[in-house]
Amino acid sequence: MNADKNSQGSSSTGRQADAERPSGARIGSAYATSSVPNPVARTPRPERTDRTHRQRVAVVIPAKDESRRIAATVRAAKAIPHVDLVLVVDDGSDDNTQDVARDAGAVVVRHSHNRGKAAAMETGAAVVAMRDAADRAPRLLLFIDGDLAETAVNTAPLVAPVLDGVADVAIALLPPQVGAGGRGIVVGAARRAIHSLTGWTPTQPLSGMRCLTRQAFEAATPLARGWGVEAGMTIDLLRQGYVAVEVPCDLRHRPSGTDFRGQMHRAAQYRDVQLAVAARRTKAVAGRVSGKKSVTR
Ligand SMILES: O=c1ccn([C@@H]2O[C@H](COP(=O)(O)OP(=O)(O)O[C@H]3O[C@H](CO)[C@@H](O)[C@H](O)[C@H]3O)[C@@H](O)[C@H]2O)c(=O)[nH]1
Ligand SMILES: O=C(O)[C@H](O)COP(=O)(O)O
Repeated sequence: MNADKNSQGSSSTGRQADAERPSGARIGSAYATSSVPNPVARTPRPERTDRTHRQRVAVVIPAKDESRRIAATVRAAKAIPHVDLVLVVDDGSDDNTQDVARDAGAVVVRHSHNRGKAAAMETGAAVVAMRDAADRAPRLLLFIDGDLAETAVNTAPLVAPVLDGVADVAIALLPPQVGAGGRGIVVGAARRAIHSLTGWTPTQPLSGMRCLTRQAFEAATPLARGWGVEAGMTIDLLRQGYVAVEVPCDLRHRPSGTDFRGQMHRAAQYRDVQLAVAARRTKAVAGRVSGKKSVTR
């Protein structure tokens, strides 16, 4: 994620972002949800089945080679209100991410080889489900990156809109990041694709800091692979009538620069977003065709 991506609306306040969206509803007076109207939702917003006042939150941290920052991230995540489980999914790291995370107080599971961020998220959600109590509402899932360090605690504002039922998924809007080298190409492509398939224009379509209900998470599975996960999830949820909201969070992470490594990373992001979108376009077309057939029958 980079300053350019972040600045496209998110250096703006939530209120400015809201003003850019004709179809946005407001939460209080601050920021926009995807809900009103949702032009392509095939069903009304699914009813929440899990709300209780005492609902807990699991933080899930997909992490590949994050040994330098993961301890601070874990400790900060543990300080978020309502959180009673911090789970690190070590996605086949070559460094000692798993040991550092465990020492910092996380529950840690590990992929024996690298499987990509989306797979780490699925593993994390499965492990949380195993630890959810049968007699309590399933935990909300708060996905955050491993490189947020101390600022991870500032994902706390993502919980309230979901806990309160205002949205099914709350997505962090980051401030501009020092050292970021993106040119908005992947971000712009993802934003336009999400808009064309859902009618909603997210400010930061690649933002992976997201809190969502178990019900919404299940509705978004199987997740799009790798770096396509955020765009795929947003499209899948909105098309099913779930409601998203972007919430400003004061986060700092390790942005991709302009070096070769940064450009290769962007190429992989672009590829994965395009694959996720293409699959969803195909599904949307197939849905329209089968819908027409059933009307003419
Ligand atoms: O194979 C991998 C690679 C990365 N990660 C972890 O995934 C997170 C995000 O990776 P990062 O290298 O920080 O990528 P960025 O490009 O900085 O990430 C931005 O863009 C991604 C989408 O392309 C989103 O998933 C992120 O949330 C968003 O911060 C970090 O915790 C990584 O350790 C894995 O779990 N497996
Ligand atoms: O650095 C970033 O923000 C991402 O890698 C996306 O790149 P982009 O800004 O070129 O879309």
